[in-house]
Amino acid sequence: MNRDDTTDEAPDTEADRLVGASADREDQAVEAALRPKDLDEFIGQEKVREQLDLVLRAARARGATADHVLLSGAPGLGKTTLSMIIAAEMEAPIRITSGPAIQHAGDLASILSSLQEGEVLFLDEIHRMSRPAEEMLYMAMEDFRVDVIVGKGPGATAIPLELPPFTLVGATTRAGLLPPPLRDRFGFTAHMEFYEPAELERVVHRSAGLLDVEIDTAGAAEIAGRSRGTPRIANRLLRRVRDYAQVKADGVIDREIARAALRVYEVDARGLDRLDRGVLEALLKLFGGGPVGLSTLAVAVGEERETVEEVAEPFLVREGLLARTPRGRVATPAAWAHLGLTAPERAPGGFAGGIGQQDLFGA
Ligand SMILES: Nc1ncnc2c1ncn2[C@@H]1O[C@H](COP(=O)(O)OP(=O)(O)OP(=O)(O)O)[C@@H](O)[C@H]1O
Ligand SMILES: [Mg+2]
Repeated sequence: MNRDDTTDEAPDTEADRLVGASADREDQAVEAALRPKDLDEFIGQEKVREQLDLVLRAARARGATADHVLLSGAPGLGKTTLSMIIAAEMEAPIRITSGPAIQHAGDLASILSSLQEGEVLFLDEIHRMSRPAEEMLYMAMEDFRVDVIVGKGPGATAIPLELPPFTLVGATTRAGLLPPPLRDRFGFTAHMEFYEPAELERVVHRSAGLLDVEIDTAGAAEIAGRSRGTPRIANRLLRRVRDYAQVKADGVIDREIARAALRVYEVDARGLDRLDRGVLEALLKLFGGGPVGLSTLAVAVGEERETVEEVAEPFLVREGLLARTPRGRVATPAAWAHLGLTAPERAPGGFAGGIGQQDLFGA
């Protein structure tokens, strides 16, 4: 693994997962075509939509540039999409850059000084910007002004530069990492939540329409239920199920086809993949449901500690299947139920005997 220690990306295996939330190459290639273009087309996130609609409408009515907006939420929930929608709703051009791309304050100064009046500046992964750039951004956001430093050492001078009013749209998967002075300079913060299955069902239907794929309600529901609350995953599973439907059937997706396809890809009825189930199975079958230490669990699964902790566990915890306790990892009753196993009579630390393996794929 080749990771520098400033990165907060998940380990490598996340990128290869069918149910991983980060964008892979194929996602990047097709996502532009699937992005909703305005607020009405944007599915779910009712609160965010309502609030953003007010912010943008009011700015338009005043003929003003919209306030700075911070979008926070897990990967694949629609932050980039919303930033483009903000620009479209304001009928403004959009400039796209990201925290890691701005390492020097000078990089930021040159972007800021070339903005047009009213332009939207989308700063993705804003929590990964360098400190000097961040400080320049404070002033730019507040006073639409930057000080460009010319020269070095005692002879350095600050040349003030006026900026046209612009709207900064920052996106972060880690709102907690933003320094409070930066957070405070946003007029509006949108917290994106995971989507409900019914909302993802609409996402699947919409995308199927755009991709010219025929799908029925039950087929869409089946995909939605396995998409981990994340539109990007829903769209990816839809593409894989489409492949299956084309090769093995007449191209039409119904419940049976969706189930059979996702069985091939080992994504079960709750959206767990092989890695997730491996972790749960080890915890239940080898350690009686825990508590067991992370390192021991990782060895039992044959994975790196980080992979178990950062790639598998977050979703298992979110789903209420696994708990992290001071004494170690513990399976919840829902985990036993999901794998169709019976929890042992509790002699603490005792080992479980599995009874009957349930069909997880529901086919
Ligand atoms: N509310 C939505 N309605 C319909 N489709 C959506 C919605 N939100 C996201 N999508 C789809 O999911 C895909 C991923 O969304 P997007 O790229 O905006 O996520 P993101 O939050 O920026 O992710 P990352 O954190 O990885 O940058 C988009 O291509 C879009 O098609
Ligand atoms: Mg994005």
